Amino acid sequence: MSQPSRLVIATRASRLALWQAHHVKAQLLALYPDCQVELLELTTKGDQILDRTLSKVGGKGLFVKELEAALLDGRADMAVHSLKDVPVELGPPFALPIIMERADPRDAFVSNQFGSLAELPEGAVVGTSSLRRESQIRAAYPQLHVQPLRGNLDTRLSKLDAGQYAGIVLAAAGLERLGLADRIRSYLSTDESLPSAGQGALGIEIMDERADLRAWLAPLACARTTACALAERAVSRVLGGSCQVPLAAYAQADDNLLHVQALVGRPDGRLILRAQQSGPIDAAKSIGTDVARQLQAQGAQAIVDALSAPDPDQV
Ligand SMILES: NCc1[nH]cc(CCC(=O)O)c1CC(=O)O
Repeated sequence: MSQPSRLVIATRASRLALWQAHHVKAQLLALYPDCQVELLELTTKGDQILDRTLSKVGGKGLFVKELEAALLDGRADMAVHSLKDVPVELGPPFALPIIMERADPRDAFVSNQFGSLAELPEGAVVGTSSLRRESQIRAAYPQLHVQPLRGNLDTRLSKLDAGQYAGIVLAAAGLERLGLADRIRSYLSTDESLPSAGQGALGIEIMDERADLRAWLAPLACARTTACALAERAVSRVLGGSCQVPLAAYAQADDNLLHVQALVGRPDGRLILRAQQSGPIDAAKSIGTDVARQLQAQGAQAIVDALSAPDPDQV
């Protein structure tokens, strides 16, 4: 196999995205020490919109489009993404051939006064940026006030420190990557807050036609995480919808057995539909599809469709 001489990684310019791109760069350099690996930093629409909740601005792949433009015109060979931010519709001319080993998929609780959601007094304000977390927190802790929290990880922590929230909930993996794990007071179990599809994993996007890159990048893939991601993303694909929908999908692989759990909730947390199924790991996609169908049989599609209807407020 030929060796790459130069590879360009397109990345968002946020601290988390840069960490992730550097992580891939380090792995590529370990494999191909003579290769020149460069980062191309881009600002995406998702990074520019900080004053409204992400779900309101809507549109899938807010963080992905500018990176894809760089792949299309050849400025970059690959784009590194947090898998959970990558739309399930991704397809030709693009491809997502590499899913890397997953970090901690759980959500984490951060607070300066309290150790966990359960310790919060009645009426305390909890900040979170996702309807998935909001729905599950409201269902388990109806006495708390859940409020939107936007911005990159550093911004969210500074809003907590400014006293606007008693506690906030965000992805453990992001905090760990930024060296902020010491701010985590407790982890939400996956039963308490089922993670979103792909949470904690990184995906590498390329142009579908780049067979050379597929071969070079293959050693970076994690087979187990890839199976989990296939199942989780199948759930999202069947149910459709946007990031305005409280939808969670989480798979665990145990030897050759895959266990898939998913839920669809109402944002107010008054209704949460759940489904789960296990099966052989090589049937990942069909297990995910079955779990989504079970949710549909309980009426989940009506919730998804109602929340995904065009919002006249949307820009
Ligand atoms: N949507 C933003 C985003 N995308 C990826 C992560 C964290 C890392 C990961 O889950 O892979 C985060 C932050 C968060 O949700 O708190």
